[in-house]
Amino acid sequence: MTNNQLDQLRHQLDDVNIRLLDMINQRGQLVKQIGDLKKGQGMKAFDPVREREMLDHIIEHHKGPFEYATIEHLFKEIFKAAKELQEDDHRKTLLVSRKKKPNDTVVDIGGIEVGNGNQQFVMGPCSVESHQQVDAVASVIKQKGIQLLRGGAFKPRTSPYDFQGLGMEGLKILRDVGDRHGLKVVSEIVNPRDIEPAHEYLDVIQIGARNMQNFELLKEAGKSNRPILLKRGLAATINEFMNAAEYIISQGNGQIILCERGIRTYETSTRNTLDITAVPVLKKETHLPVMVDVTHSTGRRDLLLPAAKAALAIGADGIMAEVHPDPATALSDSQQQMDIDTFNHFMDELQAFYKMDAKV
Ligand SMILES: O=C(O)C(=O)C[C@]1(C(=O)O)C=C[C@@H](O)C=C1
Repeated sequence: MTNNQLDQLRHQLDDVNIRLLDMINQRGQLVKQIGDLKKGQGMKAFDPVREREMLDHIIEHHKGPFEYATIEHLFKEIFKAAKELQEDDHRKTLLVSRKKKPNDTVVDIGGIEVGNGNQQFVMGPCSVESHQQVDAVASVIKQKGIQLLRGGAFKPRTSPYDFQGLGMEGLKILRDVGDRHGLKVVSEIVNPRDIEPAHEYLDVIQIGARNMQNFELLKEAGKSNRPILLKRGLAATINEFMNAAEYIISQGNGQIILCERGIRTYETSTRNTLDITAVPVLKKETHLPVMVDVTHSTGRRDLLLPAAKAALAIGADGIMAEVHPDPATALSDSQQQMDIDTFNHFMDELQAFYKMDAKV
């Protein structure tokens, strides 16, 4: 074969490549239209029966020189790309997605920013038990430069016989103590009708793991002008988590902090399994700040520090952990809360580890 012949054949191949490219993109356009129609009808992108029918149809027309298995493999790749195109289009439409808003959302809690590159800490007792108890914790966290105080007043407990929290009275205590120490306060609301009254007491409304798919609560939170701290559900996928946040943002409230708090797996050595890579995945897929709750994910005091270090190292915007003046007598989660000494050690280690300049 002369060089001239080679050039000619390569030239023909270039033409075929461009025609193939056109055809693949034409196919892509059709697939997008089909995807929109299917989405409108609530149908899934993946349709294995349709794929089988297409492969059968293709084999009828196949003349070689490729082996049929090769052709089948190539078409399966094309179908896979088509599904990704359909799903990608769907993800693009989510308001929480980074595709929709490429720059980071910084959540503003009365002048305290979450997601601006400085790590924030949300610390406090599992449950608000008394004014004195919350006050004892608030003064030590304040000394460490922490600005956000947490405490549960409405407690969704596994057993109905366990302490259910002080309700609105608990929120009042939290507000009062927060004001005394100049701390912003975060607490969970479990009932949609409590969101509005909670505005009087809370700087951040938390939606807990068990309520991540309580859609009426999410919609109500979306109408609030308070930032929302949304925890990942016990067995929620990242996609479900993102869609829960979408319920909030779609009602107009984009001030959302996502919180990874461990998921349920077969592993029993920790209370839940901390899905540490959820942090970079969520930060890649969404524009929202991401925190890690080291208390509920590990359920073990001895693991709080390494889990927090891992969270900061992997890019979390903040850490949530529980502190109680006397964990042994705590009305909830006594096994996992830090006492004051442990908390002081925890913060010293973390600040040294990350050389953070926590603001006082
Ligand atoms: O025909 C459909 O329902 C499509 O969504 C198109 C298509 C394709 O690429 O041909 C894409 C994904 C499905 O798994 C099956 C087929």
